[in-house]
Amino acid sequence: MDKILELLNVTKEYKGFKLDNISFSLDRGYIMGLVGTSGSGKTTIIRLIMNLLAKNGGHIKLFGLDNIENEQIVKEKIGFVYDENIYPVKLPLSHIGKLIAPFYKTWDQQTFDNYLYRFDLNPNSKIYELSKGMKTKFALAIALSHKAELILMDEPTSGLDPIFRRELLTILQEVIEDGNCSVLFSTHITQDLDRVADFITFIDRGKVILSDSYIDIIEKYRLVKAPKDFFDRNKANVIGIQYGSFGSEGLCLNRDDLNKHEEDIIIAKPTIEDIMFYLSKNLTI
Ligand SMILES: Nc1ncnc2c1ncn2[C@@H]1O[C@H](COP(=O)(O)OP(=O)(O)OP(=O)(O)O)[C@@H](O)[C@H]1O
Repeated sequence: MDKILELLNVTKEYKGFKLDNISFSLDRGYIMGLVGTSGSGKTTIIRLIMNLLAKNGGHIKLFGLDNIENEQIVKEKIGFVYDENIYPVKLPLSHIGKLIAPFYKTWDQQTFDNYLYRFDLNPNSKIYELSKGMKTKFALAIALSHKAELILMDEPTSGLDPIFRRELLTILQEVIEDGNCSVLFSTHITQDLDRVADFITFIDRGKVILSDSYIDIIEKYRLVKAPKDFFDRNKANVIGIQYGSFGSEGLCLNRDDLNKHEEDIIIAKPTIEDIMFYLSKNLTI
């Protein structure tokens, strides 16, 4: 497999917070969602990848190259969508495109114009006239117009309405269609992951809890609704339980013996949100 991104034992320390030995990788042609509770370290990871922060240890490779030694080469191939606007607010969008073009050898003006049209962005509009969703689309149009091989986005869907969100996710799926580009985006919105993520990396309090394919993660667990004594008898398979007035629900490992269950038990595929909830609850205990 052609690795577009590799983090190996990456460490970053702040007073009161440590990003601890982070390792994961992303192959060419896939979408990875970086997910975790607030303050778990997602933005810090993205900033380390972009060398906007100095790490305390470990290695980061982009397209097989060290991200610091080859900073200029690798950044040419990255479309970075910031979590806030970085463009001059009073210039028309077409003008901003012209200012950015010389920074990229691979800039394609036709592609940029096409994306503005496709995203319903008027080339004469100014940034201050755009909604949050439109600003995100504009940042994405820039990222996609220099033939980026990795699109890196920090919470691109936060604050967007469901229609815009869905549209953005569809665009991301199209971006990876030809198999040449990958996408890494951080999010709190786990439904977005259910919709588009091929791989998921789940961070909790500075540690990688899971980094695997979406399908393998979903298939590893089952959500079980059952009387309390079921969980008592199946302790070895139970990741976490929640007791409610209507009975108990728990996340269990999807093992063969789980399916040889008694009546009164409902077994279903969990969502990513279910898995995150029970795994992080388990870590707190
Ligand atoms: N410049 C800084 N100095 C000190 N601590 C920092 C700094 N930047 C981030 N932190 C701390 O590092 C931790 C991780 O922050 P980070 O922004 O990476 O989390 P996050 O997962 O992106 O959170 P959110 O989902 O809320 O955006 C937090 O405890 C934060 O307070």
